Amino acid sequence: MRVLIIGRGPIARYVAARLGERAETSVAAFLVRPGTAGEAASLALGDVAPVVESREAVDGVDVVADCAGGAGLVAHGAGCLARGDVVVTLSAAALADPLLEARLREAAAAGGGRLRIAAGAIGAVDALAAAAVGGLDMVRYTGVKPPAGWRGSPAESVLDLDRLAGPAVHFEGSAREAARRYPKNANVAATIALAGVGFEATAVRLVADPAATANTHRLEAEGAFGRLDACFAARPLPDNPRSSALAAMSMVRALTDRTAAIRVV
Ligand SMILES: NC(=O)C1=CN([C@@H]2O[C@H](COP(=O)(O)OP(=O)(O)OC[C@H]3O[C@@H](n4cnc5c(N)ncnc54)[C@H](OP(=O)(O)O)[C@@H]3O)[C@@H](O)[C@H]2O)C=CC1
Ligand SMILES: O=C([O-])CC(=O)C(=O)O
Repeated sequence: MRVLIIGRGPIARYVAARLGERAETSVAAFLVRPGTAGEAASLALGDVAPVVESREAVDGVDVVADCAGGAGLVAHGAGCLARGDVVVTLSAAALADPLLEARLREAAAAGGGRLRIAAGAIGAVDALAAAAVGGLDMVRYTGVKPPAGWRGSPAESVLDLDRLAGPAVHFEGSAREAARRYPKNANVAATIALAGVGFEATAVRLVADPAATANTHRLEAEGAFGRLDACFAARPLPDNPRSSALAAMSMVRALTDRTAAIRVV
């Protein structure tokens, strides 16, 4: 299976390394932003895969792995879907934009491509999606990070992050509003929304906690199936404290699952 990887950041590098360890998978190329190919190529020391600036530059791609954040999906998602590619993405938050979602749906309908959202930094979304079949009454996501994890976000205008005495909520609202206001921290909330009851009905609470030692993602749901309460204490990727290692691992799993004879869905 030849994988075209969009991006050349920490998650892309992790995914490429794991794919390179398996005989049945390889990286077809890294797709980077126009004008950054030279720099990206120098970062790719030791890689056997070329660095390209357009999808058209690579033949024989079995699946596209979008590891570039929302900008990568905006730039390449519709084009790949329109030519029939299967695209696996971690950029769920980008789908909170109804215009982008419509563009991706139209491209998939026209070209036969398919967009698949990897579970990312959270799990139990398979159970949530199954529970949605029977009907869900409540879905709530609570994201807790140490104060440093919220720097550069709207939390800074709500809280004094340097002087917190205890856990403090700085956002409560829908997953759509969370994605709009916290685009760099809303992929998990958006993934839950897409698996369960959608962007408007998914309740999101974001918390800064000076005692927190990890980023914690909690998913709660109630419905005809019963009750779900799952909590993930995420360890970051060594070369990007903002991204959970599980997100990169889940991309590898989503890709390698495609060729498995037997797999858990
Ligand atoms: N679903 C989930 O649970 C999670 C999702 N994520 C998502 O994964 C993304 C990647 O994370 P990570 O690797 O750690 O870090 P970065 O966000 O730092 O890496 C992004 C990479 O994508 C590249 N890039 C940006 N825009 C484009 C574009 N238009 N075309 C091609 N490449 C592009 C950047 O290159 P350059 O800037 O040099 O051009 C960089 O190499 C995050 O942005 C986030 O959206 C992360 C964690 C959890
Ligand atoms: O990796 C994480 O901790 C989660 C994350 O960035 C996001 O939800 O966008």
